[in-house]
Amino acid sequence: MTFAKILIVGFGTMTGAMVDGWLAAGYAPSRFEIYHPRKSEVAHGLAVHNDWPEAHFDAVLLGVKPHMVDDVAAGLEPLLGPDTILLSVLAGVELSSYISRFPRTGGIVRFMPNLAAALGKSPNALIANGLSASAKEAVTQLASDLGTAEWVEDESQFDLVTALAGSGPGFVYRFTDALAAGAAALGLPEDQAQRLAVAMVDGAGALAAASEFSPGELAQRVASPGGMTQKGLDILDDQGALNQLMTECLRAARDRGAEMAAEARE
Ligand SMILES: NC(=O)C1=CN([C@@H]2O[C@H](COP(=O)(O)OP(=O)(O)OC[C@H]3O[C@@H](n4cnc5c(N)ncnc54)[C@H](OP(=O)(O)O)[C@@H]3O)[C@@H](O)[C@H]2O)C=CC1
Ligand SMILES: O=C(O)[C@@H]1CCC=N1
Repeated sequence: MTFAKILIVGFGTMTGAMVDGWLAAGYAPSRFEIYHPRKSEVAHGLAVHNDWPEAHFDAVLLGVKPHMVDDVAAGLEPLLGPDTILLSVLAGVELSSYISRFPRTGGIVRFMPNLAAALGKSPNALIANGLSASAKEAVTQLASDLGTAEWVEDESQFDLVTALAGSGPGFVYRFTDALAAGAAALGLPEDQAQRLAVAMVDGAGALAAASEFSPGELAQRVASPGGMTQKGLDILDDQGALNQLMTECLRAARDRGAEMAAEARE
């Protein structure tokens, strides 16, 4: 099966990046329609409904903020019959929260991308309830067209996966910004520091993705014994400072997911 018609409820930063990615992958814009109670025009000239449509959609892509799920649930339920799949990018909100609100739907997928979906470079974490084998294949294709499809077996790990792969770009951007700020503090012009930091992260990420070596091994390959890099790594590694910081960063993000899940439970 393919999802020939997808209604997007919550066409914002994240689902906008997904549509950018799908259109770049060759999907026809006519596959996507938007529900928004107030907007009359959206990006790419996609069709917009200000009232809940009555037509059939193969899938509904939900992309509102997690605390807004009940703002749209009543209007959405009639659309989610047995021939329609719900795809949700909402952080935290669990499958059971959708099952209770949309009991008739043909399947529910938590689909966790990141903003690099716009470039076809998002890792996409997936977990589902009630999907047929052919629908699962179609969802895998949708995800693969935005980067990679990563099915997660255990929903208790989904918030951690979200923290790593969904929030992750935010952490990388903060790290990149801190590198540039550090170089500026040490005397480099700010704009030059930022250009160099961004280009460096771009190349380092591409190399890590293409390399046979793990990131840990690559760090060692950069660091000549007794050279400059090792001196810098010694600061990051002192008493496991960076590892500890990253663990706490992911723990805090993951635990916020659990709080949002609790807020969405009925
Ligand atoms: N940003 C990211 O990197 C990621 C976000 N997510 C998830 O994506 C979801 C959206 O986040 P994000 O895209 O950043 O937020 P945005 O605020 O950009 O997107 C939410 C969209 O929903 C629209 N909206 C609000 N109310 C309604 C309504 N009643 N009916 C239809 N549409 C409505 C908003 O329109 P308006 O502006 O007019 O209010 C807005 O366009 C969240 O649940 C988040 O957890 C997941 C992974 C990564
Ligand atoms: O910050 C958030 O809650 C969402 C989840 C992943 C990225 N943004």
